[in-house]
Amino acid sequence: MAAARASGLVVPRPVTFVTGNAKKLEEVRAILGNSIPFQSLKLDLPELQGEPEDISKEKARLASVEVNGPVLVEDTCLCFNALKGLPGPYVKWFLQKLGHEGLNNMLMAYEDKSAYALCAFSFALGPNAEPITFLGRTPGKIVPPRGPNDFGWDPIFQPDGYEQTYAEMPKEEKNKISHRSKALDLLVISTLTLLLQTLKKKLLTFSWGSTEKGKRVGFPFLI
Ligand SMILES: O=P(O)(O)OP(=O)(O)OP(=O)(O)OC[C@H]1O[C@@H](n2cnc3c(O)ncnc32)[C@H](O)[C@@H]1O
Ligand SMILES: [Mg+2]
Repeated sequence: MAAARASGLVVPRPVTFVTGNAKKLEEVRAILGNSIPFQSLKLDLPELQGEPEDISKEKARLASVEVNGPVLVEDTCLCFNALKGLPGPYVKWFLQKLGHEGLNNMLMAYEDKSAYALCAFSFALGPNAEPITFLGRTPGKIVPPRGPNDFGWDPIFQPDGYEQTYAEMPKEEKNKISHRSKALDLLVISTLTLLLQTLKKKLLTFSWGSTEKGKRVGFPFLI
């Protein structure tokens, strides 16, 4: 990521994506390609309890203190509508203790099996900067496990409009529609916007700098 928030600052150091999850990192690399350069750091940070956005922001604050520089972190939730959004950010622990079958059993008493996958990326410029968050959400339903069991709850989540679970889909297909790719799309758009703003500011300065007898010259169409 090359630009930071409204200040129009250019990030002086590469952004570090802090995660303890190798599969997340693999997907983020596949989705971002070369669009935003970043390095990664394997660190399982303590996570606050609460709403997904707050958990993600707090994670970014902790990560930027650890790294002492610009960081990107991500928190993923699996939210059951019948349970008013739970297990949500706590899905990691539910999955570890109950497995795919247990997660299905939690919905046994309900007709409504609908759910959504939610991803919250937070970017912080440094230890003292307020993190900015980007949310991506994909609706679907909870089903008995189908497909390879190599990433979290992928085998039990079937996105709306698809006959396959996340686990059964080719990776490229999941990465086109996933909660993660939607959040990263917003992050890329926001970064590009900030880059353009920075560029515009520079052109404005150049334009003012090249005034002649009070007349502004330069690139008015870009200002
Ligand atoms: O270090 P961090 O980035 O926090 O990695 P983590 O594995 O602890 O991840 P979370 O705290 O976000 O917990 C989310 C849980 O959901 C799982 N998960 C995350 N993204 C997923 C995806 O796209 N498909 C299936 N499971 C996913 C992940 O393996 C965890 O069990
Ligand atoms: Mg975690």
